[in-house]
Amino acid sequence: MKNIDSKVNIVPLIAKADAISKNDLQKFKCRIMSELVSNGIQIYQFPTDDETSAQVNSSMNGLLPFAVVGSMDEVKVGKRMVRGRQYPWGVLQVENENHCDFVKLRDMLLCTNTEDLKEQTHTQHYERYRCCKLQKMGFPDVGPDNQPVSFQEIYEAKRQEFFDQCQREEEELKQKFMQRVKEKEAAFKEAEKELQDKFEHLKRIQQEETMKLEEERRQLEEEIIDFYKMKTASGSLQTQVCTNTKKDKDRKK
Ligand SMILES: Nc1nc2c(ncn2[C@@H]2O[C@H](COP(=O)(O)OP(=O)(O)OP(=O)(O)O)[C@@H](O)[C@H]2O)c(=O)[nH]1
Repeated sequence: MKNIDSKVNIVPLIAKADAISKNDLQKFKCRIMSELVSNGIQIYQFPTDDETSAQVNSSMNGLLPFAVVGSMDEVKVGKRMVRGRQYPWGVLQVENENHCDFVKLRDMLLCTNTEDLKEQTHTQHYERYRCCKLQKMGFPDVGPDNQPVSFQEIYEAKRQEFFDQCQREEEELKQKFMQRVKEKEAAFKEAEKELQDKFEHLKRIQQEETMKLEEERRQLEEEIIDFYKMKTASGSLQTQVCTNTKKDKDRKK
């Protein structure tokens, strides 16, 4: 109840009022009202500021909470069919004001105070909800000096603030983006330089290897030429030796 008393009009009721004796009912009503007061629960009070309904409403306020009896059945009383509850000891008539407060409740809600209930809902509950919502959104009804403030002015100020914030965030994002681009560019340049150095290094090694191989080839070619020279010399020496040997043999003969 505490959670809803600022949102709706609360009209307290005692249901199944036929299950309690008249004396106990009065005590029960008093206990409920004192508990509502001690718990700080705001219930709907029938208005007493309108002359036409002041008297009836103030007496109805004294009857709260209304004790009602409900029934889905129609029971015969005399020649009439009435809504009520049939007991072995008699009939409880829902719409009999001596039996329960149902008629009073119905009249209070649907006839006498319908407009006031609507007005209370609008001026108290809806207004509280509206103020609360607007305050949460940053639109107070009054300024720090307790003077009413223009909704339009606050709206414009908020709009401008929001626009400025968007601009700031956009600028921050741009800066961040530029920074990231610069960082990436530097990283790419660094990687490119590393690759270039590696390439140069490999190229140097390859040139050195080529030069080494060239040297070895040149040496081999020289060796081959020397070899052929030696071979030719040894061939002519051998021929010389053979000729001399034959001459010696011929002389001996
Ligand atoms: N003695 C007595 N019994 C009642 C009264 N009103 C309802 N009952 C009985 O209580 C039971 C529940 O009644 P419902 O009308 O279904 O009550 P409800 O509050 O709609 O209950 P839910 O549908 O469970 O929310 C039924 O057996 C009714 O006959 C009453 O005023 N006096």
